[in-house]
Amino acid sequence: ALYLKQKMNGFVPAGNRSPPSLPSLPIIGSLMSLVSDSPPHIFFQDLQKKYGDLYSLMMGSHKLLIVNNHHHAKEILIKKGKIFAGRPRTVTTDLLTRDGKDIAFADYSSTWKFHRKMVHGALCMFGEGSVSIEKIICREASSMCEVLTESQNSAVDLGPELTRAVTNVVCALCFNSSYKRGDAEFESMLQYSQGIVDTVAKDSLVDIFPWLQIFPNKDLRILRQCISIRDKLLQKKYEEHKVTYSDNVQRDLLDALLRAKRSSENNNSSTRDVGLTEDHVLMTVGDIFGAGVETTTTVLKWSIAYLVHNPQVQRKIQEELDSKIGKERHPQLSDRGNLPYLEATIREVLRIRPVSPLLIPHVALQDSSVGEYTVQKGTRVVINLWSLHHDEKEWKNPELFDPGRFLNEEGDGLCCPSGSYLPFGAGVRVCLGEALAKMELFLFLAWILQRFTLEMPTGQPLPDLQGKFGVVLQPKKFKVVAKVRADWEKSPLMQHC
Ligand code: HEM
Repeated sequence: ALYLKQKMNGFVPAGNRSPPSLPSLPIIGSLMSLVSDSPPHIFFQDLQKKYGDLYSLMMGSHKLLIVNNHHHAKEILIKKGKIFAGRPRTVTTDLLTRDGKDIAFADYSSTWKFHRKMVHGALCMFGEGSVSIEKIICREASSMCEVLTESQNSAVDLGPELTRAVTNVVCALCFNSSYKRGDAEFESMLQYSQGIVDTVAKDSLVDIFPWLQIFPNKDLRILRQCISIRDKLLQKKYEEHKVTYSDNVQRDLLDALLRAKRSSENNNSSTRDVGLTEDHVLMTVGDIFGAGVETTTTVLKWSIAYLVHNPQVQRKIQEELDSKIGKERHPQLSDRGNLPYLEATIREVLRIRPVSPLLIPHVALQDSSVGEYTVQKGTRVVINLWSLHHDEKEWKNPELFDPGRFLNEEGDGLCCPSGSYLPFGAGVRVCLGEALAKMELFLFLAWILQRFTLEMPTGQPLPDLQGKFGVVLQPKKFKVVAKVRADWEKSPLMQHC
């Protein structure tokens, strides 16, 4: 109404107006309009019918801009990436990251830029083109195949085994170490990770109304306990590394961070101003675990859920593996270009069930605009990746699982049929582990499907495909049977793994 009044009076220049907004009350904001049985990404998608694909709402005293189409998303993430590179401070993420001393939840600053650049450099060192990361992933894939062989014909929840494999890859990168099955430290790590996933950044009430912290709160208590266990473990690894650290060798990410910290302490001009503390080192490693394990494991679980729902897709991947790799050798990273159907399947899983359906919220660091609308400094921006990946204008039958949509007409090469696809985000805050995650997804799935066919245990219903919304969108637990494929029992490779 105010806008119309202003416009009639000629106060508002064309293209200078606020986005449509949900009704809001003082203190509670739009909370009354946000009561819904649907998870937030689906609810926000539904609200488009009433408010259009860009609208705002109030969460307590914070203004949120909800973005549901890829043109606006790219304007925010890429074209105006630096303006929208901030992160909101919340009670739970502040607890998790010692007030934003990590990468994912830290606000945009020179320390954050330095951190990100350094960790990016360290990950690249192990990245594509380097043999060591491939060796690490293949070692874990081989160990996983061994476990599947032992348990074949019985129904197993692959979740813990996938988590162990992915955790060990991150452990090797961060600490140059790995865990055996059943290791006590590893078990406690699994427990605290799940506790953090269940409680952090869910836009829970304490994040909307920080003063609620003064009241007893079960989620916050669990989160504090999990963080305390995580911190003891990180501290232990840190102390061990300090003792064995040498300037001449860089064994892992923790060494790279130690070196950067020492360099900033020695007043090196390139690092002097960024103030890298012990907290920064610990929280950065914590971040890589937090962002690197649950996400990749969840995509693997979704892949398996969709493969048992779609045995024809599984068969097609296996035919591709048989014809391009055969049974005489293991899949390698260099096979990636030759296995378009497997790659297309991974892309389709990332589209249909984005693990991070709302990305991580961004914040406008100055007054700006999106499309024809103005956006005030401090506005929190939520990119609804779910809407982008299920947009009927961009995707034919978006709810249909169809890897073929990512293949060219000949079916022998990859394509991206729509720009409405950002599983790792984009721009300044794009996922730091995208290359690593893609290598893991490719190798783990190729190794498993080369040897096994995944099926539902007799009489069991197919896995639920709706998912459980939290800091990542996870499938509910399900069991599968991993059957060794015909001719594979006798294969020398099978004996090897
Ligand atoms: C399939 C697996 C993964 C998916 C789908 C994924 C997706 C994402 C998404 C959507 C974001 C948010 C981007 C934004 O806010 O605009 C993100 C951020 C991030 N990811 Fe990933 N990720 C995956 C694996 C990994 C791995 C393996 C690592 C670590 C090695 C990692 C490290 C990070 C970090 C540090 C950030 C924060 C970046 C920043 O704020 O500057 N991710 N990821």
